[in-house]
Amino acid sequence: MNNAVHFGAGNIGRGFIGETLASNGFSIHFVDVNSTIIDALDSRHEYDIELAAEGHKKIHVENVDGINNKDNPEKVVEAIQNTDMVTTAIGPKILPFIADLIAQGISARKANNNTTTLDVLACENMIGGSQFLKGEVYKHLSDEDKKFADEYIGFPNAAVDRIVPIQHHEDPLAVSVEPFKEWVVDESQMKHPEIKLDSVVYVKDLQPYIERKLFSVNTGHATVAYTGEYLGYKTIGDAIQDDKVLDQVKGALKETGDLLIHKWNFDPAEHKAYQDKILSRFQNKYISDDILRVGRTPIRKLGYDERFIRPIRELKERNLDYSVLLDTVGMMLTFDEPKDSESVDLQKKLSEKTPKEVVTEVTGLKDEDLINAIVNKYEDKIAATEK
Ligand SMILES: NC(=O)C1=CN([C@@H]2O[C@H](COP(=O)(O)OP(=O)(O)OC[C@H]3O[C@@H](n4cnc5c(N)ncnc54)[C@H](O)[C@@H]3O)[C@@H](O)[C@H]2O)C=CC1
Ligand SMILES: O=P(O)(O)OC[C@H]1O[C@](O)(CO)[C@@H](O)[C@@H]1O
Repeated sequence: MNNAVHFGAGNIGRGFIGETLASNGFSIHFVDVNSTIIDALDSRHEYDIELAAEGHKKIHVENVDGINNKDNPEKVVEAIQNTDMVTTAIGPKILPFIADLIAQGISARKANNNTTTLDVLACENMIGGSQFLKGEVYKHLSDEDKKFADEYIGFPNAAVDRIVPIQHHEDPLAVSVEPFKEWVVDESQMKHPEIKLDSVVYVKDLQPYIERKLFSVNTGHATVAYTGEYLGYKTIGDAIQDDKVLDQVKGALKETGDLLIHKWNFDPAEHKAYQDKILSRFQNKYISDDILRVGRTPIRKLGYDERFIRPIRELKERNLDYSVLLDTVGMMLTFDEPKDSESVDLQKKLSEKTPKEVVTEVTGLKDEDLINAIVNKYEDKIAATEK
């Protein structure tokens, strides 16, 4: 039986990565700092996933255990020393904090002459996630260990798509997920291509897939969240029933669709079907998803290469329309959720500095016209709420 070490036993970790690894015959060491989840995994060695659809089909996952990396970092290193695959679903901002442990695991493989090749896959909503993690891991490796890693350890980028909302069950391991799932891996960056997972798609170039996913599912979902919050809704399900929200998300998807078709030659009819499927996923009546979750970490999502600013930049370069995306960014800047520390930070910045300073800082943009256009949108949105 193959084994995987998976960092992040949260929603996507248990609800997607765990399911896929287990159905491919892997045993899984889940690594997390949440002691409730880790203790439950380590005592029960199994959990159930429920599909959020008619029939509520159950999927049973077994051969799992849990390691708390805060309490037992040495166990994580030992697990990596002997594992066949490492995966993460922990959040882009957390990757730097687990890099040291992965580095120690790689050093231990070298010290033990374990020259079996290994792939480390970051399954996060970000472009180039595994390669970013590689950069963080390499900060902790000696020159000798870097040479070893260059030869034996791969960091193939990946895109994962399944909506897994925040869970509210008595059982801390239970997880309800939408039926749709898509996991795509960049085959050209793998060091151990002999291990291929059924139901995972391996491609020679991930870039079109990750951009299609991030600028459709994630831009779209975030548009529902920020428009919905601006109009006073609390859940994605309630927000998307409002035609103003539905029109906004359709408009945003039309713009990112134009970019994707122009840039990557996606077939327009197929892309329209892909978008329609996404809209129906947002409307899944069996899922209750909080706007707070989907809109979380707005500063990260306002980033230069993230789901709004990158398509806006690239549409502008191509003289294509980006007005709905720009309008959404205006609402995004008003996102005020006391439970989200980045939202609090964003609102604090906006109260202490000029909007132009904040927009320049958080988006990383240098294009003055674009910065001014975003500031104008934000000021329009604020003025409209004050009327
Ligand atoms: N939930 C979803 O629908 C999807 C999420 N993703 C991505 O998956 C990643 C995880 O998202 P979710 O599962 O929703 O979040 P989550 O919050 O449910 O899970 C993250 C887990 O990481 C753990 N964690 C945090 N800091 C840690 C540390 N230093 N060491 C070990 N564990 C740590 C948390 O305790 C938590 O269990 C994110 O990058 C997200 O963008 C991607 C596709 C879908
Ligand atoms: O905020 P993050 O970490 O990008 O993750 C939330 C996103 O994950 C998803 O649930 C699936 O990609 C999206 O629907 C949502 O936009």
